[in-house]
Amino acid sequence: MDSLTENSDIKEEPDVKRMKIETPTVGEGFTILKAFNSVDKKSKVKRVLPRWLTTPQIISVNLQNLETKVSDLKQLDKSIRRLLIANGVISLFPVQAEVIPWLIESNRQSDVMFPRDICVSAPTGSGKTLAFVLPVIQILKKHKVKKIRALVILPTQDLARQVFAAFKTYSEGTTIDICLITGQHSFEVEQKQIRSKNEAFGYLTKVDVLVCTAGRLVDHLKLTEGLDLEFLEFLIIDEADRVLESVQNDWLYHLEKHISPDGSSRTLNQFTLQKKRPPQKLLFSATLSQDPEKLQQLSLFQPKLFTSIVDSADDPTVKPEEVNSDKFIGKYTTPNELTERYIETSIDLKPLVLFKFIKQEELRKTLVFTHSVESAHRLTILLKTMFGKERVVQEISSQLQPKSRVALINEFSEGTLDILISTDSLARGIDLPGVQCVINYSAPKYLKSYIHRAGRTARAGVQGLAVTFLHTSQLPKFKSLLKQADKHNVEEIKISEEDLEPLGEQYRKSLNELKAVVDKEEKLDLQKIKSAKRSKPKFKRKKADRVGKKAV
Ligand SMILES: Nc1ncnc2c1ncn2[C@@H]1O[C@H](COP(=O)(O)OP(=O)(O)OP(=O)(O)O)[C@@H](O)[C@H]1O
Repeated sequence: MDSLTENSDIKEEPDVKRMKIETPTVGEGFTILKAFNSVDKKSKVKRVLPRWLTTPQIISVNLQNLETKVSDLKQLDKSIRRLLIANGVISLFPVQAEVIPWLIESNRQSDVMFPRDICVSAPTGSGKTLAFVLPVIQILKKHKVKKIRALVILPTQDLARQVFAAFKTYSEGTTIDICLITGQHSFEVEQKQIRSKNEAFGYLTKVDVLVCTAGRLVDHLKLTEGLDLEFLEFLIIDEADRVLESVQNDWLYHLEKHISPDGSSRTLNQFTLQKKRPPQKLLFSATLSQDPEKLQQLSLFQPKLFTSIVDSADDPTVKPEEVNSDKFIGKYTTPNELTERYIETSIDLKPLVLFKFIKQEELRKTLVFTHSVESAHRLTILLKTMFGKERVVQEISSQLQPKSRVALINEFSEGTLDILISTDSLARGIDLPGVQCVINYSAPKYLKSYIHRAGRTARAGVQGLAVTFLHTSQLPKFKSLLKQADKHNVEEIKISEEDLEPLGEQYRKSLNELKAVVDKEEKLDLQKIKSAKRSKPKFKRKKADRVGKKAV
């Protein structure tokens, strides 16, 4: 569970209650062995972490001086290198330079030993997607027979679509087929995309890579006859901490049951060694849980951790064993290019302060996060009224149809939309190019939400600004939140009441307009409820008739 103290289980002392214990009275000359006095002795209990967690492969967060040129990375096939360059990727980002060769090499040796599972924790926008897309494509290219060999699980439809697009781009010129199953199409359509039925051979798989959301995957695991995961080589979980938190349809249980009905992939022994190798698990996130208990549910095989560290001087000669694990266990890193600020404001003036801030900073591509759909809706109406034609403002939430969400995301990415007001549904993983500023209009409750929201800007080595709006009472909590990420110097941007004074009249008018719109919407909603109620008695009568007949 996310919480302000979400990492406390990793490094904090246990909650030893201060108990006052009477010293037993004994005759002189006797020493009491292990006399218990918890008031005096409160020893620190330091958790012993498994070695793989304390000796990670360290990933630099420096996206400015890139050392690995795509053209020099001989482990990658020429065709993929060509595609990268054609798509503007000239050098590899650090996470790619570390993970791609390692995965390719571990696969090369997979006949001799099962490849190790990996956990990758690197900042938002640091290029984690290509770190798994490219090696998976390269490794799967060799197969002639169509089988599902890679399963990629993501927390949302939008993210699944994005990863699907990356697989499509980099599988160009190969025979690899990729399928997206998120519930955006009907169940039958998705079933037909996954497999076909042949009179002579039964079900035949039509795809190599299945990109899906956890919930939709379970539906298919339960209902799609012929969905065959026997040949799975990769199980990739992107935004892994989020996916693992999701209990959606008990996805992990169903998946494990499907991959190995007898549970044999859980442990490695003589019996399992004779069997096909279990899929290699690749976990990615900017806020990956490094809590062994949480990761244990995945039964990782000899896992290896790739992680960035906080406060790193980015010294390439630094050895993993020399880095204090406090620098990465339970810590999340953010991009070097991210500038963070906060603005203190009263609740009443918050929308006006937002308006003023956007104007004074001449912000365009700006993403504003609110805590609820309703708040996003009202803020959108208000800003639309205040900005008029000066800025194009729109709202987005998980309540919209996928098509409308796609359209809004595209418009914002292309720059035809200036301000997009969103709930947390857009906080994770979504790659919106060139977001100038992220505004936490509602303060995020958890460090993870803060990191992911802020991470929609300052991506791929480009500068970005994240500003959090706070009421005075929220300030201490926000500062302690930032402390968890070793952020001690986030500065304030001051907007004084004098600055706001000239906008007062316009603000009052806009608030009145907002009230009129909201009243109108509420009336419409009420009418809808009333007409729904009016049509209800028909059903009731029918039911009553039935009951009556039954009684007779
Ligand atoms: N080597 C590279 N050179 C230039 N751009 C790159 C490179 N690798 C990735 N990118 C671009 O960087 C952006 C961020 O990449 P990506 O979405 O994979 O980040 P991420 O680490 O998965 O972020 P998040 O944690 O927010 O999901 C994308 O637009 C991607 O196309």
